[in-house]
Amino acid sequence: MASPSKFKISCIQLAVSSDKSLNLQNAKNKILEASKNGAKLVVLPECFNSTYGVQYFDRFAECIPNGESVKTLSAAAKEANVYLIGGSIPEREEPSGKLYNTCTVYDPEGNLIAKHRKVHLFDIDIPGKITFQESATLNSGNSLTCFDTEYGKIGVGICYDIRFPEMAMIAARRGCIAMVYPGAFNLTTGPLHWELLQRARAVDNQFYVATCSPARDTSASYIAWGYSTIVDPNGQILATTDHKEDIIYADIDLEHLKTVRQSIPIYNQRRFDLYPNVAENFKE
Ligand SMILES: O=C(O)CCC(=O)C(=O)O
Repeated sequence: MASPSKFKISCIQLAVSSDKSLNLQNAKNKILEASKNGAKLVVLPECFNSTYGVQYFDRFAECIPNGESVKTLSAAAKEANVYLIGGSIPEREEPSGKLYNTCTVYDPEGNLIAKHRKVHLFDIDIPGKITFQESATLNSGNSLTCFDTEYGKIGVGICYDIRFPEMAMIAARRGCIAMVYPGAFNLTTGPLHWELLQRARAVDNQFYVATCSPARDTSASYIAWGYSTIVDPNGQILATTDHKEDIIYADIDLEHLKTVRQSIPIYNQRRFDLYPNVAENFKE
């Protein structure tokens, strides 16, 4: 059977609390709701199962695949019959005990088909606004991630990873039709860069970009921006929301992607002879 040329993606902007069981149950209900509304690929937010913050990662961390979050997500993907990009959870690696910010991905049979450990840790210091140092407790992943579906390849990054265009570009050159980022920007960098980065990655690579944030909780120590968004290969916003709990939907249309790439053919016009290896070019 020919691959379908269009399918629905959905991002669940989940209200996340400090009660893990409640978060998992809420996520499962919303995954089933998105599926009933036609979604074939469902995305959860960064740190969807627990409170986000360096002081919380250890307390909430689980092993993969032997933790309760993986069990719940696998069952939810199967029951909903969807591909599921399971946001991220704090992961404890055994026996090293090292912690990671990790996204797990499931196929519609509930098989765990990919795992992305956040590659670029969120270490920033904007004086008077926000200081955050994920590397105080987390380790960074060492590989780039994409997975196959019958619709096409999908790339995955987590939040701060979106600031690194090289990662998205490699995904595009590997044939990805979309890059998906569970993420939780904040009240400083959200209004500054959240939408801009998504549209930039989409236009750079002429593919779809989707982001999925937790809903905003003003009583949390880290307040998420919200505004989960889906962008098309022209950089146009197909779906977005505000800061409250919500589910957004859009079609990923492979004919549209082809048309955009044919109309402005930068994909085939790159001068790799001039920039074969960007890092090498910095060496004098
Ligand atoms: O890049 C930013 O401004 C925010 C990143 C972030 O919140 C994260 O990586 O968790």
